[in-house]
Amino acid sequence: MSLSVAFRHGFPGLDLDVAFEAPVGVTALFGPSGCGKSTTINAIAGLLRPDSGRIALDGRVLFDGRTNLAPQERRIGYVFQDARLFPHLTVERNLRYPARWRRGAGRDFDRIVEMLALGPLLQRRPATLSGGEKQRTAIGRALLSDPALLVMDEPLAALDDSRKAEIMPWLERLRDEVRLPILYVSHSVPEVLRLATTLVLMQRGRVTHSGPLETILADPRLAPELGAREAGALIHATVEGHEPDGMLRVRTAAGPMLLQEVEAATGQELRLRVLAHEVILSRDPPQGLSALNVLPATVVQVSGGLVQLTLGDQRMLAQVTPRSVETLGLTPGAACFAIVKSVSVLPS
Ligand SMILES: Nc1ncnc2c1ncn2[C@@H]1O[C@H](COP(=O)(O)OP(=O)(O)OP(=O)(O)O)[C@@H](O)[C@H]1O
Repeated sequence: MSLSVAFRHGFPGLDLDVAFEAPVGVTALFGPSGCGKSTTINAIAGLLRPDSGRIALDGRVLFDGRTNLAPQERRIGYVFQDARLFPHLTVERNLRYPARWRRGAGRDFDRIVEMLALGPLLQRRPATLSGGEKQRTAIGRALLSDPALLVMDEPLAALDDSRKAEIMPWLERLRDEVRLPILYVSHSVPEVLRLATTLVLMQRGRVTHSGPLETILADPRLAPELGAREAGALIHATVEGHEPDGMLRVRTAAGPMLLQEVEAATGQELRLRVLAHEVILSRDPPQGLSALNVLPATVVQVSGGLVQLTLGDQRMLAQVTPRSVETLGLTPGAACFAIVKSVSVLPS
């Protein structure tokens, strides 16, 4: 199952030339205001007819110049910033609404109600729901339209921080349990880091890069697009056990690591963030350091003050001054040690 997008469209002042693949999982469309995210969503939805190109969902052509399916024929479920529920209908009737006009819709009612914990809300009307509950209902209604693709256009933008925190676990559950491509438009780096499996970076009407989140995060050339403070690796870890002093011992592709003040059970999977400005490099094995995690690494490339390293199968970034690059001889292929000052664990 995947969405395949390639189209061109000219607006006065901006030529769009957009191409990417969105596999099963959350594909985040990320880029500055005016780069073409909404236009891309509209072209996929059938609200804008591109000048040329091909858009296909699971090999089914939605648009290719000859074919141009109407929006309601595309099997796309939407969740917008504002939940857009029918105010006069209960949550249950909102959820059952797609089944009125689409065959096959509504058949997973019980499963989806359970997945999003909507049971206690079924007889309530939208005006009595919190922002997070409205969005959960909107997600449920989108899933009950029997979609082949889910499009979420800034679904958290209208919520305050505590409501965002409340709905995040549901979005993660959606990502992990629903075998659909989910296109997710967001301006928020933390949201993208927590949810996305694939990242599509856009600038001025073009896709500059797209691919798995981990690969893009560890690419020093792309750091400016995400914001320099956010540059750094995402590392998958498995908890191996607890040290006598309470530290957590984890296994990663970069080697074993120790984590402080993290509560997790043996065998649990964790996602770790190691920011580039939390990594120091040394050419010799460091001694007498307070840092817990010292990992042997090899330099892959240096770009814009960031050194990309490879540690086994894991890529990592270190922020280093040009002077240090020079004095340490951090050229591609150089062996070194990455001293990780701190690691944060992404919630899951
Ligand atoms: N119907 C239109 N006619 C002319 N120009 C348009 C039209 N729709 C969009 N544009 C222009 O195309 C560009 C891309 O707009 P778009 O709304 O897709 O960007 P965006 O990335 O979604 O921005 P934002 O993050 O602010 O929502 C903008 O410069 C916009 O003014």
